[in-house]
Amino acid sequence: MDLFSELNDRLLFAVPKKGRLHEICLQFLKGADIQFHRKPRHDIALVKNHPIALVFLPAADIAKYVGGGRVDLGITGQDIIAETAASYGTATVAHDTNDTSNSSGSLSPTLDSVREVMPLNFGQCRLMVQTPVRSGIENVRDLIGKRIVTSFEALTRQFFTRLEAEALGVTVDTFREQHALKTTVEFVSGSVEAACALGLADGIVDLVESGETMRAAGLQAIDTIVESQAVLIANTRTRFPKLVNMIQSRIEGVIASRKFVYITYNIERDMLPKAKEITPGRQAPTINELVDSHWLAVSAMVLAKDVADVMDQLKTIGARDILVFNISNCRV
Ligand SMILES: Nc1ncnc2c1ncn2[C@@H]1O[C@H](COP(=O)(O)OP(=O)(O)OP(=O)(O)O)[C@@H](O)[C@H]1O
Ligand SMILES: O=P(O)(O)OC[C@H]1O[C@H](OP(=O)(O)OP(=O)(O)O)[C@H](O)[C@@H]1O
Repeated sequence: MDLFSELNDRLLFAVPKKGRLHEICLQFLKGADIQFHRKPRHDIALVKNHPIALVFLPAADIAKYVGGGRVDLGITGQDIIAETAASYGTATVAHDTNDTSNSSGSLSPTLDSVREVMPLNFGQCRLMVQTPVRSGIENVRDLIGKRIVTSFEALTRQFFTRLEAEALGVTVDTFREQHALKTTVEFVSGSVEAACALGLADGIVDLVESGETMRAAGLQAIDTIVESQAVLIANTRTRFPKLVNMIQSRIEGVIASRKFVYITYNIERDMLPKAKEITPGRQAPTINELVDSHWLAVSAMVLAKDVADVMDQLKTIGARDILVFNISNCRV
Protein backbone atom coordinates (compact mmCIF):
# COMPACT_ATOMS: atom_id res chain seq x y z
CA MET A 1 0.00 0.00 0.00
CA ASP A 2 1.34 3.50 -0.80
CA LEU A 3 1.88 6.15 1.85
CA PHE A 4 -1.18 8.24 0.89
CA SER A 5 -3.68 5.40 1.26
CA GLU A 6 -1.89 4.31 4.49
CA LEU A 7 -2.53 7.80 5.91
CA ASN A 8 -6.28 7.69 5.27
CA ASP A 9 -6.97 5.37 8.17
CA ARG A 10 -4.61 6.98 10.62
CA LEU A 11 -4.77 9.83 13.09
CA LEU A 12 -2.24 12.45 11.97
CA PHE A 13 -0.16 13.90 14.81
CA ALA A 14 1.99 16.97 14.02
CA VAL A 15 5.27 17.33 15.90
CA PRO A 16 7.81 20.21 15.60
CA LYS A 17 10.48 19.02 13.17
CA LYS A 18 13.32 21.09 14.74
CA GLY A 19 14.01 23.88 17.19
CA ARG A 20 13.34 24.22 20.91
CA LEU A 21 10.29 21.95 21.08
CA HIS A 22 11.54 19.06 18.94
CA GLU A 23 13.71 17.01 21.28
CA ILE A 24 11.33 17.06 24.24
CA CYS A 25 8.42 16.06 21.96
CA LEU A 26 10.41 12.95 20.99
CA GLN A 27 10.85 12.17 24.71
CA PHE A 28 7.08 12.54 25.20
CA LEU A 29 6.36 10.18 22.29
CA LYS A 30 8.77 7.63 23.75
CA GLY A 31 7.23 7.95 27.23
CA ALA A 32 3.77 7.45 25.66
CA ASP A 33 5.05 4.30 23.87
CA ILE A 34 4.31 5.72 20.43
CA GLN A 35 6.80 3.68 18.39
CA PHE A 36 7.97 4.85 14.99
CA HIS A 37 10.93 4.84 12.65
CA ARG A 38 11.58 8.10 10.82
CA LYS A 39 13.58 7.58 7.64
CA PRO A 40 16.20 10.27 6.84
CA ARG A 41 14.64 13.32 5.13
CA HIS A 42 11.09 11.93 5.58
CA ASP A 43 8.63 14.26 7.33
CA ILE A 44 5.99 11.56 7.78
CA ALA A 45 6.54 8.45 9.94
CA LEU A 46 4.02 5.65 10.43
CA VAL A 47 3.57 4.55 14.04
CA LYS A 48 4.12 0.81 14.44
CA ASN A 49 1.85 0.04 17.37
CA HIS A 50 -1.16 2.37 16.76
CA PRO A 51 -3.10 3.71 13.74
CA ILE A 52 -1.23 7.00 13.96
CA ALA A 53 1.14 8.79 11.57
CA LEU A 54 3.53 11.45 12.82
CA VAL A 55 3.97 14.52 10.65
CA PHE A 56 7.12 16.55 11.33
CA LEU A 57 6.34 20.22 10.59
CA PRO A 58 7.80 23.64 11.50
CA ALA A 59 6.35 24.55 14.93
CA ALA A 60 5.09 27.82 13.42
CA ASP A 61 2.77 25.98 10.98
CA ILE A 62 1.23 23.38 13.30
CA ALA A 63 -1.78 25.43 14.51
CA LYS A 64 -2.61 26.17 10.87
CA TYR A 65 -2.54 22.46 9.92
CA VAL A 66 -4.63 21.36 12.91
CA GLY A 67 -7.10 24.20 12.19
CA GLY A 68 -7.28 23.01 8.58
CA GLY A 69 -8.55 19.66 9.81
CA ARG A 70 -6.49 17.07 7.96
CA VAL A 71 -4.06 16.93 10.90
CA ASP A 72 -5.91 15.74 14.01
CA LEU A 73 -3.48 16.52 16.78
CA GLY A 74 -0.37 18.64 17.28
CA ILE A 75 2.17 20.00 19.71
CA THR A 76 3.10 23.66 19.44
CA GLY A 77 3.49 26.85 21.49
CA GLN A 78 0.62 29.04 22.70
CA ASP A 79 2.53 31.96 21.13
CA ILE A 80 2.13 30.31 17.72
CA ILE A 81 -1.56 29.62 18.27
CA ALA A 82 -2.07 33.27 19.25
CA GLU A 83 -0.08 34.45 16.20
CA THR A 84 -2.03 32.17 13.85
CA ALA A 85 -5.35 33.34 15.35
CA ALA A 86 -4.26 36.99 15.05
CA SER A 87 -3.25 36.46 11.43
CA TYR A 88 -6.76 35.06 10.75
CA GLY A 89 -8.32 37.95 12.65
CA THR A 90 -9.76 35.69 15.37
CA ALA A 91 -8.96 36.49 18.98
CA THR A 92 -8.59 33.04 20.53
CA VAL A 93 -8.78 29.33 19.97
CA ALA A 94 -12.35 28.04 20.12
CA HIS A 95 -13.32 25.19 22.40
CA ASP A 96 -14.76 21.76 21.84
CA THR A 97 -17.92 21.43 19.76
CA ASN A 98 -18.04 17.61 20.14
CA ASP A 99 -18.69 17.46 16.43
CA THR A 100 -16.81 14.38 15.22
CA SER A 101 -17.88 14.49 11.59
CA ASN A 102 -15.22 14.30 8.92
CA SER A 103 -13.17 17.43 8.33
CA SER A 104 -12.59 19.44 5.20
CA GLY A 105 -8.87 18.76 4.80
CA SER A 106 -8.10 22.32 3.66
CA LEU A 107 -5.88 24.95 5.24
CA SER A 108 -8.97 27.04 5.97
CA PRO A 109 -8.35 30.49 7.50
CA THR A 110 -9.87 29.84 10.93
CA LEU A 111 -8.89 28.34 14.27
CA ASP A 112 -12.52 27.77 15.32
CA SER A 113 -12.04 24.01 15.23
CA VAL A 114 -8.83 23.93 17.29
CA ARG A 115 -9.15 22.81 20.90
CA GLU A 116 -6.33 23.22 23.42
CA VAL A 117 -6.27 19.75 24.98
CA MET A 118 -3.69 20.42 27.71
CA PRO A 119 -0.61 22.42 28.63
CA LEU A 120 2.58 20.37 28.48
CA ASN A 121 4.70 22.10 31.09
CA PHE A 122 7.66 22.88 28.83
CA GLY A 123 8.62 25.56 26.30
CA GLN A 124 7.73 28.32 28.76
CA CYS A 125 8.58 31.76 27.39
CA ARG A 126 7.11 35.25 26.91
CA LEU A 127 6.64 37.29 23.76
CA MET A 128 8.00 40.69 24.77
CA VAL A 129 8.46 44.17 23.38
CA GLN A 130 12.15 45.02 23.68
CA THR A 131 14.16 48.21 23.14
CA PRO A 132 17.90 48.98 23.21
CA VAL A 133 18.87 49.90 26.80
CA ARG A 134 20.82 52.89 25.49
CA SER A 135 17.73 54.24 23.63
CA GLY A 136 16.12 55.12 26.94
CA ILE A 137 12.70 53.96 25.60
CA GLU A 138 10.95 52.27 28.52
CA ASN A 139 7.31 53.00 27.69
CA VAL A 140 5.71 51.20 24.73
CA ARG A 141 3.80 54.37 23.83
CA ASP A 142 7.14 55.93 22.91
CA LEU A 143 7.44 53.32 20.14
CA ILE A 144 4.30 54.58 18.36
CA GLY A 145 5.33 55.70 14.87
CA LYS A 146 8.67 53.92 15.10
CA ARG A 147 10.03 50.74 13.41
CA ILE A 148 9.45 47.31 14.96
CA VAL A 149 11.00 44.08 13.68
CA THR A 150 9.55 40.68 14.64
CA SER A 151 8.73 37.10 13.62
CA PHE A 152 5.26 37.60 15.20
CA GLU A 153 3.89 40.10 12.71
CA ALA A 154 0.14 39.65 13.33
CA LEU A 155 0.34 39.82 17.14
CA THR A 156 2.65 42.83 16.93
CA ARG A 157 0.28 44.67 14.59
CA GLN A 158 -2.64 43.79 16.88
CA PHE A 159 -0.69 45.07 19.91
CA PHE A 160 0.24 48.40 18.29
CA THR A 161 -3.26 48.83 16.85
CA ARG A 162 -4.68 48.61 20.39
CA LEU A 163 -1.96 50.92 21.69
CA GLU A 164 -2.51 53.56 19.01
CA ALA A 165 -6.30 53.35 19.40
CA GLU A 166 -5.92 53.79 23.15
CA ALA A 167 -3.58 56.76 22.67
CA LEU A 168 -6.21 58.44 20.45
CA GLY A 169 -9.04 57.54 22.84
CA VAL A 170 -10.99 55.55 20.22
CA THR A 171 -12.08 51.92 19.98
CA VAL A 172 -10.03 49.44 17.95
CA ASP A 173 -12.87 49.18 15.39
CA THR A 174 -13.05 52.96 14.96
CA PHE A 175 -9.27 53.11 14.73
CA ARG A 176 -9.30 50.47 11.98
CA GLU A 177 -12.01 52.33 10.07
CA GLN A 178 -10.55 55.81 10.34
CA HIS A 179 -6.80 55.54 10.86
CA ALA A 180 -3.74 53.80 9.49
CA LEU A 181 -1.17 52.23 11.80
CA LYS A 182 1.65 54.74 12.31
CA THR A 183 4.05 52.14 13.70
CA THR A 184 5.96 50.17 11.06
CA VAL A 185 5.99 46.40 11.67
CA GLU A 186 8.42 44.32 9.64
CA PHE A 187 8.79 40.54 9.52
CA VAL A 188 12.10 38.68 9.88
CA SER A 189 12.25 34.91 10.29
CA GLY A 190 15.01 34.69 12.94
CA SER A 191 17.85 36.42 14.82
CA VAL A 192 15.38 39.21 15.57
CA GLU A 193 17.64 40.62 18.30
CA ALA A 194 20.16 41.79 15.71
CA ALA A 195 17.69 44.24 14.11
CA CYS A 196 18.26 47.17 16.49
CA ALA A 197 22.06 46.91 16.39
CA LEU A 198 21.89 46.80 12.58
CA GLY A 199 19.87 50.01 12.52
CA LEU A 200 16.78 48.29 11.09
CA ALA A 201 14.53 48.80 14.11
CA ASP A 202 13.84 51.01 17.12
CA GLY A 203 12.37 48.06 18.98
CA ILE A 204 11.69 44.35 18.52
CA VAL A 205 9.05 41.85 19.58
CA ASP A 206 10.57 38.46 20.35
CA LEU A 207 10.51 35.52 22.75
CA VAL A 208 12.29 35.68 26.09
CA GLU A 209 12.95 32.78 28.39
CA SER A 210 16.07 33.34 30.53
CA GLY A 211 16.64 36.81 29.06
CA GLU A 212 20.24 35.95 28.11
CA THR A 213 19.79 36.57 24.37
CA MET A 214 18.06 39.86 25.06
CA ARG A 215 20.76 41.11 27.45
CA ALA A 216 23.57 39.96 25.15
CA ALA A 217 22.05 42.17 22.43
CA GLY A 218 21.89 45.19 24.78
CA LEU A 219 18.08 45.06 24.91
CA GLN A 220 15.53 45.41 27.73
CA ALA A 221 11.96 44.12 27.96
CA ILE A 222 9.34 46.86 28.34
CA ASP A 223 6.07 44.93 27.88
CA THR A 224 4.63 41.42 27.48
CA ILE A 225 2.30 40.52 24.61
CA VAL A 226 1.76 36.80 25.27
CA GLU A 227 2.83 34.25 27.90
CA SER A 228 3.39 30.85 26.37
CA GLN A 229 4.17 27.20 26.91
CA ALA A 230 3.91 24.13 24.71
CA VAL A 231 0.40 22.67 24.41
CA LEU A 232 -1.31 19.65 22.88
CA ILE A 233 -3.98 20.81 20.43
CA ALA A 234 -6.65 18.81 18.62
CA ASN A 235 -9.11 19.41 15.83
CA THR A 236 -12.61 19.21 17.32
CA ARG A 237 -13.87 17.30 14.25
CA THR A 238 -11.27 14.53 14.43
CA ARG A 239 -12.42 11.08 13.30
CA PHE A 240 -10.31 9.55 16.10
CA PRO A 241 -11.60 10.94 19.44
CA LYS A 242 -10.73 7.70 21.30
CA LEU A 243 -7.13 7.81 20.08
CA VAL A 244 -6.92 11.48 21.07
CA ASN A 245 -8.05 10.51 24.59
CA MET A 246 -5.51 7.70 24.76
CA ILE A 247 -2.65 9.97 23.69
CA GLN A 248 -3.81 12.65 26.14
CA SER A 249 -3.91 10.18 29.01
CA ARG A 250 -0.47 8.78 28.16
CA ILE A 251 1.07 12.23 27.84
CA GLU A 252 -0.49 13.18 31.20
CA GLY A 253 1.34 10.15 32.62
CA VAL A 254 4.63 11.31 31.10
CA ILE A 255 4.15 14.82 32.50
CA ALA A 256 3.36 13.48 35.97
CA SER A 257 6.35 11.13 35.89
CA ARG A 258 8.63 14.10 35.08
CA LYS A 259 7.01 16.22 37.77
CA PHE A 260 7.30 13.75 40.65
CA VAL A 261 9.97 11.52 42.20
CA TYR A 262 9.43 8.64 44.59
CA ILE A 263 11.03 8.93 48.03
CA THR A 264 11.43 6.18 50.61
CA TYR A 265 13.04 6.37 54.07
CA ASN A 266 13.05 4.88 57.57
CA ILE A 267 11.79 6.81 60.58
CA GLU A 268 11.23 6.12 64.27
CA ARG A 269 7.54 5.46 65.01
CA ASP A 270 7.06 8.50 67.27
CA MET A 271 8.28 10.83 64.49
CA LEU A 272 5.61 9.56 62.06
CA PRO A 273 3.22 12.57 62.42
CA LYS A 274 6.05 14.95 61.46
CA ALA A 275 7.14 12.65 58.62
CA LYS A 276 3.58 12.66 57.23
CA GLU A 277 3.60 16.45 57.24
CA ILE A 278 6.84 16.55 55.26
CA THR A 279 5.85 13.80 52.77
CA PRO A 280 2.03 13.72 52.62
CA GLY A 281 2.15 12.01 49.19
CA ARG A 282 -0.58 12.60 46.61
CA GLN A 283 -3.23 10.79 48.67
CA ALA A 284 -1.27 9.53 51.68
CA PRO A 285 2.18 8.03 52.26
CA THR A 286 2.63 4.23 52.27
CA ILE A 287 3.81 3.02 55.68
CA ASN A 288 5.35 -0.40 56.44
CA GLU A 289 6.62 -1.85 59.72
CA LEU A 290 10.28 -2.82 59.88
CA VAL A 291 10.59 -6.33 61.34
CA ASP A 292 11.36 -6.48 65.10
CA SER A 293 11.89 -2.74 65.35
CA HIS A 294 10.21 0.50 66.40
CA TRP A 295 11.19 1.94 63.01
CA LEU A 296 8.82 2.38 60.08
CA ALA A 297 9.50 2.53 56.32
CA VAL A 298 7.67 5.43 54.61
CA SER A 299 7.30 5.99 50.85
CA ALA A 300 5.57 8.79 48.94
CA MET A 301 5.53 10.78 45.69
CA VAL A 302 7.21 14.17 46.04
CA LEU A 303 7.44 17.10 43.62
CA ALA A 304 10.84 16.74 41.91
CA LYS A 305 11.57 20.45 42.32
CA ASP A 306 11.13 20.18 46.13
CA VAL A 307 13.02 16.93 46.75
CA ALA A 308 16.31 18.40 48.07
CA ASP A 309 14.36 20.49 50.57
CA VAL A 310 12.26 17.50 51.62
CA MET A 311 15.39 15.39 52.20
CA ASP A 312 16.88 18.16 54.39
CA GLN A 313 13.69 18.29 56.48
CA LEU A 314 13.55 14.49 56.84
CA LYS A 315 17.17 14.46 58.01
CA THR A 316 16.35 16.99 60.77
CA ILE A 317 13.63 14.68 62.18
CA GLY A 318 16.03 11.72 62.24
CA ALA A 319 15.05 9.88 59.03
CA ARG A 320 17.60 7.35 57.79
CA ASP A 321 18.31 5.54 54.52
CA ILE A 322 16.55 8.20 52.46
CA LEU A 323 16.36 7.02 48.82
CA VAL A 324 14.94 8.91 45.83
CA PHE A 325 13.86 7.23 42.58
CA ASN A 326 12.89 8.69 39.22
CA ILE A 327 9.47 7.53 37.98
CA SER A 328 9.75 6.20 34.44
CA ASN A 329 5.98 6.37 33.82
CA CYS A 330 2.75 6.63 35.78
CA ARG A 331 -0.99 7.34 35.69
CA VAL A 332 -2.14 9.55 38.53
N1 LIG B 1 13.95 30.44 24.48
C1 LIG B 1 12.86 29.71 24.49
N2 LIG B 1 12.48 29.11 25.59
C2 LIG B 1 11.37 28.35 25.63
N3 LIG B 1 10.57 28.14 24.56
C3 LIG B 1 10.92 28.73 23.45
C4 LIG B 1 12.08 29.52 23.34
N4 LIG B 1 12.19 29.94 22.10
C5 LIG B 1 11.14 29.42 21.45
N5 LIG B 1 10.36 28.69 22.26
C6 LIG B 1 9.12 27.96 21.89
O1 LIG B 1 9.43 27.12 20.81
C7 LIG B 1 8.68 27.50 19.66
C8 LIG B 1 9.51 27.27 18.44
O2 LIG B 1 10.62 28.16 18.48
P1 LIG B 1 11.97 27.83 17.73
O3 LIG B 1 12.80 29.08 17.74
O4 LIG B 1 12.58 26.62 18.31
O5 LIG B 1 11.34 27.47 16.32
P2 LIG B 1 11.94 27.21 14.95
O6 LIG B 1 11.95 28.53 14.26
O7 LIG B 1 11.09 26.12 14.36
O8 LIG B 1 13.38 26.66 15.19
P3 LIG B 1 14.77 27.34 14.84
O9 LIG B 1 14.85 28.54 15.78
O10 LIG B 1 15.75 26.26 15.16
O11 LIG B 1 14.70 27.73 13.39
C9 LIG B 1 8.31 28.96 19.93
O12 LIG B 1 7.21 29.37 19.18
C10 LIG B 1 8.04 28.94 21.42
O13 LIG B 1 6.75 28.41 21.69
O1 LIG C 1 15.69 34.31 26.77
P1 LIG C 1 16.54 33.23 26.18
O2 LIG C 1 16.65 32.04 27.09
O3 LIG C 1 17.88 33.73 25.76
O4 LIG C 1 15.79 32.69 24.87
C1 LIG C 1 15.32 33.56 23.89
C2 LIG C 1 15.78 33.18 22.51
O5 LIG C 1 15.27 31.87 22.19
C3 LIG C 1 14.61 31.94 20.92
O6 LIG C 1 15.48 31.79 19.87
P2 LIG C 1 16.26 30.47 19.50
O7 LIG C 1 17.48 30.35 20.37
O8 LIG C 1 15.34 29.30 19.56
O9 LIG C 1 16.74 30.74 18.03
P3 LIG C 1 16.21 31.71 16.87
O10 LIG C 1 16.61 33.09 17.26
O11 LIG C 1 16.91 31.22 15.66
O12 LIG C 1 14.72 31.50 16.78
C4 LIG C 1 14.09 33.38 20.88
O13 LIG C 1 13.83 33.80 19.55
C5 LIG C 1 15.21 34.16 21.53
O14 LIG C 1 16.19 34.53 20.59
